[in-house]
Amino acid sequence: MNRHLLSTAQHLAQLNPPRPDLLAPAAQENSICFDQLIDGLVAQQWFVAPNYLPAALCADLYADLQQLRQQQALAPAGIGRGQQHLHAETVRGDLTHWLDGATPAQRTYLALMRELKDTLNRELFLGLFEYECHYALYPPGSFYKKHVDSFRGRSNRVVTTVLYLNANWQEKDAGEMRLYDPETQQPLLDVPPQAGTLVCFLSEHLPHEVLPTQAERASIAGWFRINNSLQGVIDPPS
Ligand SMILES: O=C(O)CCC(=O)C(=O)O
Ligand SMILES: [Fe+2]
Repeated sequence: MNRHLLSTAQHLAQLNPPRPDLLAPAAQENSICFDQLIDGLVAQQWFVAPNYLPAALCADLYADLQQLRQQQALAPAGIGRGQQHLHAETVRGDLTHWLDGATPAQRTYLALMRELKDTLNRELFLGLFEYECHYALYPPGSFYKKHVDSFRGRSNRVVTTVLYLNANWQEKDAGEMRLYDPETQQPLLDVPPQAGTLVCFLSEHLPHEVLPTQAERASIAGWFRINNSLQGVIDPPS
């Protein structure tokens, strides 16, 4: 990704400034500046920022997730897709639910991620096509072993996001996300899953894991994807 290539896009963006009046009202209220995030991705392939999303939105999303749990709408996560889709408690122990915009909190979050997708495409020419994301609830004792977020032989997931929803996370609760250096495979940093913290990285490049959590741990994991069906491969549903 070469920022020198960006000047034309930036120039065009100045000629055609975004129309805030055309954005969903929720996105306007919660609008955030993605400059640091873009710089982080360009410089080091990852970005981590505490308090990146408003506490009120995180609280609404957390309440939404708890409602889904009460409705028994969370299911054990699998790994892989299609025929290779496996339930794998030895690899990961979270319960998930894909966001579909069913509630105002979900719509607000999805609108923000749409803004981020447009920004990534405008600034970095990533050609991102869509965003998919799920709530994830890790019960005490669960984890997600070290992995990268792309399926074997497929690279449709380009940028990963993780937003944490746990107000007042304590050090004793553990459950950090550990990012690894893709070259040396040494740990880079541990991110506590405190509400409002956003993590963003290049999906294929950065190995990461969820260390065993001592407390229930809530998050939204998401992926900006390119459209594989444009490359002659039919993209199966999740
Ligand atoms: O919740 C996290 O910190 C990371 C989750 C993750 O790696 C994934 O769902 O692929
Ligand atoms: Fe992951």
